[in-house]
Amino acid sequence: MTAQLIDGNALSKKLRGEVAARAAALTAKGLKPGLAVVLVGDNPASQVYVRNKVKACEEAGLHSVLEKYDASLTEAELLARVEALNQDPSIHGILVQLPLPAHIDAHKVIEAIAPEKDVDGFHVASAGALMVGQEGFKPCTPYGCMKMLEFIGYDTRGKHAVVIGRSNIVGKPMAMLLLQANATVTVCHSATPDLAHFTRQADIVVAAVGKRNVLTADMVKPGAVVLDVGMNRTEDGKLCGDVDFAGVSQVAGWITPVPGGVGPMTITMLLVNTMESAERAAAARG
Ligand SMILES: Nc1nc(=O)c2c([nH]1)NC[C@@H]1CN(c3ccc(C(=O)N[C@@H](CCC(=O)O)C(=O)O)cc3)C=[N+]21
Repeated sequence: MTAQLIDGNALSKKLRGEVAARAAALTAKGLKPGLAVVLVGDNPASQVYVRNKVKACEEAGLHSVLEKYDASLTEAELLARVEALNQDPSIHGILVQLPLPAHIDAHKVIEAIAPEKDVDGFHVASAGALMVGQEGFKPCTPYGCMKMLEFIGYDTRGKHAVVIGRSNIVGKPMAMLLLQANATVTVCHSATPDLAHFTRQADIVVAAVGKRNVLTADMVKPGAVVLDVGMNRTEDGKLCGDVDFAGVSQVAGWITPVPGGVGPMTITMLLVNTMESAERAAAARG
């Protein structure tokens, strides 16, 4: 292994400590930051993630509410719950866990969240703000990736970043954040004919596909920074990313592990966004 590890747990610990201090200060002023997590159905992975989010809130001194609903919940009922949370002054962040059951239009639900409480950064208003450089919530996973680059003191200006994946929640916002940070950005995806042609030129590679071994050692420029957003399971149930970690860590300069890399940072940035939202609410209250 030649690459240095970017430890998402260690960075999370530091950043969550900062959130805890801000939360304590705001709570002392009579406003406790609050996050509502809404889970519909019994997707086992979602159950674990949602529990981790609630636990992280508690540890940082944030108020959290977990609303769990049966998979039979109707779209109208869910929209009514979102509206109630929009109106609830004790709630500063609303997260509706994805995926939602097929009979519910996820877009419609996300657009129902008040943009000032959209701590996931999934609302079109948040996406639009990011696109034009206005204030808004950044999606937690790409935001966490940027924090990891900052943590290792990496200057993105003029660097070539290759993002693999073009989802609305990772690939596209990741490209926007890197662009904002003055990188030259290439977005590759399933219709890119020769992925390695692009990744071999990259100073930074972000793998966000959701498939194992998308990035192997022969595809990486020596010394590159590799951020692995993938969350996949092996046949024996082990968690692994999109990157062939054993191989790529022989070539890269920096690499994030899975688990213990981008995953915990996603939760950390959710806390940061919720904290930010509560501070804005406090400022507006005067
Ligand atoms: N509205 C919404 N917002 C989300 O942010 C959201 C979502 N829906 N749906 C599902 C995905 C997935 N996601 C993860 C967050 C943290 C870890 C995480 O902490 N992973 C640990 C390991 C956890 C384990 O062992 O399973 C790690 O990488 O070290 C994983 C996955 C957020 N998501």
